[in-house]
Amino acid sequence: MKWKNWMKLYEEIERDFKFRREKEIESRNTLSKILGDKVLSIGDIGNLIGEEVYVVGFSPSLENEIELIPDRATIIAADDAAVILNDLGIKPTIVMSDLDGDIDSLIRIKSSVFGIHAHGDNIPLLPYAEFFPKKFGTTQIEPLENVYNFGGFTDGDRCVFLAAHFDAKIHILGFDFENPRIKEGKDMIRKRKKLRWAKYLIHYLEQSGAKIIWENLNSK
Ligand SMILES: Nc1ncnc2c1ncn2[C@@H]1O[C@H](COP(=O)(O)OP(=O)(O)OP(=O)(O)O)[C@@H](O)[C@H]1O
Ligand SMILES: Nc1nc2c(c(=O)[nH]1)N=C(CO)CN2
Ligand SMILES: [Mg+2]
Repeated sequence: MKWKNWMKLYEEIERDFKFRREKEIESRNTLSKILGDKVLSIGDIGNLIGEEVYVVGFSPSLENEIELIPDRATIIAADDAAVILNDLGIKPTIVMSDLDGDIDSLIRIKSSVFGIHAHGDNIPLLPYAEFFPKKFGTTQIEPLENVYNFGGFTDGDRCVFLAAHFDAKIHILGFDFENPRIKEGKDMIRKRKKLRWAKYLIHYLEQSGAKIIWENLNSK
């Protein structure tokens, strides 16, 4: 999605969560300085994605759905879903992360490209970006030369927006909008609210013509 179209959706999210635009700008600019010119180009990312991808979210039932991923699939994983895959010997092609997960385990996944997201509430985590050898930046506001905006809000729906930007056919698994899997220190009510947005955004993309295949129909 073009970032100007995304901004209409983002302004609703921003109002809903009372995010402050100044913090978003500070975060995006901080990430941009950390990344410098050590980022993949948008063309490189498109080549990695190709025509068909498997987007993998971090639902509680993820472990039971992994068998749905064929061998040699191109995989875009949402944050700690990548750790679960990697522990099983499955290498994600791209990982979308706001760096709020199991950083030590993520850093060990050397073969993946990391799409590192800057937002108003993860500024102290952004220096970890240095530890990922293959990466690019993302923002939810106006993009910069090295910090892109393909649309999307949570790590999971940002994976889907990324693939849809390149018009790929998108298989979705490891998503469950009703049963949050929450990491230590996170607030359940806020997580549920984020998952409601993730559901809305993915359905919005689907209704706009994105080629989406729900591998676990219960999750839809
Ligand atoms: N049931 C689920 N529980 C948790 N995440 C899910 C679920 N189903 C799908 N997902 C996707 O997996 C992603 C996992 O990423 P992560 O746990 O880092 O969350 P996040 O986007 O950083 O939000 P938060 O600030 O709540 O941690 C989520 O962004 C979400 O889109
Ligand atoms: N400002 C702000 N932006 C976000 C936040 C958050 O907690 N705060 N969480 C997200 C989930 O990946 C995505 N974007
Ligand atoms: Mg995250």
